[in-house]
Amino acid sequence: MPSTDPRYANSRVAFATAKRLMPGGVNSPARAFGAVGGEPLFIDHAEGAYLYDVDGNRYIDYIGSWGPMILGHAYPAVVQGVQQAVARGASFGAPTEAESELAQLIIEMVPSIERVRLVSSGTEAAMSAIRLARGYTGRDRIIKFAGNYHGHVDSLLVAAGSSAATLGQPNSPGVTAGTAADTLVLPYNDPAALAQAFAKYGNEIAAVAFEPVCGNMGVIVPSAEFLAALQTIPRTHGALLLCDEVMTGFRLAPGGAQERLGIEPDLTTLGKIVGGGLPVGAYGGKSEVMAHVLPEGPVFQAGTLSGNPLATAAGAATLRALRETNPYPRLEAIGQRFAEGLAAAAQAAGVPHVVQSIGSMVTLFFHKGPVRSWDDAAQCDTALFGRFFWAMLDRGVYLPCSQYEACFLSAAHSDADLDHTISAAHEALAEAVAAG
Ligand SMILES: Cc1ncc(COP(=O)(O)O)c(C=O)c1O
Ligand SMILES: N[C@H](C=O)CCC(=O)O
Repeated sequence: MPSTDPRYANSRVAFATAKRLMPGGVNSPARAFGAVGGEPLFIDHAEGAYLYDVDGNRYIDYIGSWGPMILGHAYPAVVQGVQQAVARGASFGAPTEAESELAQLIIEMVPSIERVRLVSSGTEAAMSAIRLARGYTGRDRIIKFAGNYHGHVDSLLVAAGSSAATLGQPNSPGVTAGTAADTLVLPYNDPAALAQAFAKYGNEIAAVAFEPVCGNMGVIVPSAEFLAALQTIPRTHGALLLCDEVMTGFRLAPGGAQERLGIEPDLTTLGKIVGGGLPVGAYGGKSEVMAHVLPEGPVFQAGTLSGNPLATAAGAATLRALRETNPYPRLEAIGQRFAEGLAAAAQAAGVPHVVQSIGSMVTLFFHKGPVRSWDDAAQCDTALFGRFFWAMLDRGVYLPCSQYEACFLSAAHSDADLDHTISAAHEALAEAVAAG
């Protein structure tokens, strides 16, 4: 934000305080606005499709807490579920029926999950699933794809997307060479590279972890050939297919990307929507594989707050509401309208661009052709993105603060919100181009 803009005065003060107390003033780098050249807004509260900052400004929100808020903020059934749960005690460290209720909903909704373990974040889900895959197969190596992000698990924080890519740290200091040595990084959407890796290391690979639709280098939908290779090659060599649905789960369909694209993974990780805005992650899959998790099997994984009553209440209320209200046809329609509106605005501004979207996940890339992999994404005009971001914020539209993220729409976005957003995009792009 401009350092003297009076509209953001309280956010500036709050950020100055936060920077003294926390590294970079934030608890996750994705929200620091570093890639768009400014300081973050501090949020006071949210309702429906809107965020309200500490200066009293209202924004149409296209982040939705980076995915979880598919129903909109402060959805009444979720608020009520959490209020009722906290009144009964915040945490017991003992089993509850609420955990089985959420597990049952997950198993009913996600096609490939026969049994599931609840954890507290997407990162924890990925870390646990990788350990399980290694324990189950007795192998060490894993495959991941450049620009995919699976949380900040050491072995997966290699060529990582999301804020790692945005802030130029795709390989973090602190990840030992030994840990990274067991991670093979391949280009996304490249079936030949997958075949070559298995030809060379086939009997050493425990799992292939992948985003079934990328959101963490912007939205990239995999090609049919790549999906077919993922579903055949690892299995032929006895490796597990680990589908990271932390972002896509319950968003692209009730059963996530795997339902929508016909993927049959061995293991799936979940996060975000499964917790309805509270900290929940989950990993699950075939019964035979899940039976290797302690205390049924030998692979260790635990958590003081795993299956926490408040978090499971928020998650179960969210999944129940998704089943009861079926927002998916509307999310499809508004996602398409949003994508077409952004494309028209970029066309009118005369900038090289491509809009890639699926359902309620959309990215406007400032790149002249299709973006299929990190090599393509890395060529985007990120400076133009930064100017566009601020020009949209000035018009009351809160986009993800990086070219390498997805915009998320929610069931709370109205037609009027979309009208405003699209006309703002026309003005903002003209301004961003003129300022370039
Ligand atoms: C695909 C994917 N996997 C894993 C994660 C990690 O989840 P969390 O941030 O809850 O640890 C994220 C998001 O951060 C994600 O988008
Ligand atoms: N892209 C990330 C998750 O999907 C953004 C959230 C975060 O890391 O804070």
